[in-house]
Amino acid sequence: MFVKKLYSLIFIKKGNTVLLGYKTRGLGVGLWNGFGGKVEPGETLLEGASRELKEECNLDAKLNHIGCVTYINNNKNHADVVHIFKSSSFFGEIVESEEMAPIRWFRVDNMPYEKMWPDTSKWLPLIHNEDYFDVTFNVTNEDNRCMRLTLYNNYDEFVKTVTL
Ligand SMILES: Nc1nc2c([nH]c(=O)n2[C@H]2C[C@H](O)[C@@H](COP(=O)(O)OP(=O)(O)OP(=O)(O)O)O2)c(=O)[nH]1
Repeated sequence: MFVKKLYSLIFIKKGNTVLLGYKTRGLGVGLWNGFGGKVEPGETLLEGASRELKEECNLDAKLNHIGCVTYINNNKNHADVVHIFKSSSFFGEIVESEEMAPIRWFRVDNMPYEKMWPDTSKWLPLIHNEDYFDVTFNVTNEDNRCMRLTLYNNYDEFVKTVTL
């Protein structure tokens, strides 16, 4: 059986900067990333994303679901499916958390890609466009990671495909 694990990942934007946190524990420890985590049973993707954003940096935001990045591992019959949200409309005071500290604004042209998850540089720039994106990596062979990218200009088509 093929098992999918769902995650949210949120990027808050202000002008030409993006808010990132430094992960202090668990998956991706020691890397900069947006905020997010596992979608819990009974939660919608949006509810999970809003909860993680609040837990990890104390912000509330009007979130737009704009992308989906899937990491398929055929050897383990497993896929991590990471749903990407963005927002330029956020409220509250940024507060560091046990899981994300420090938290910093990074200029769009100076993102710390070498200290982020591998492959992030291939899709993160897409958050600045108006299209919706669906990216799949096959991570079965670490030395042969291939990528398939589909862009949508229609939200309904995008969301239907990525939530199948
Ligand atoms: N699993 C996985 N997550 C990834 C990848 N790339 C990437 O940016 N992420 C993101 C998705 C999530 O926002 C985050 C991992 O979630 P997490 O393990 O911290 O989830 P959580 O907060 O629910 O965890 P915890 O409280 O139980 O420790 O990293 C990847 O390749 N695999």
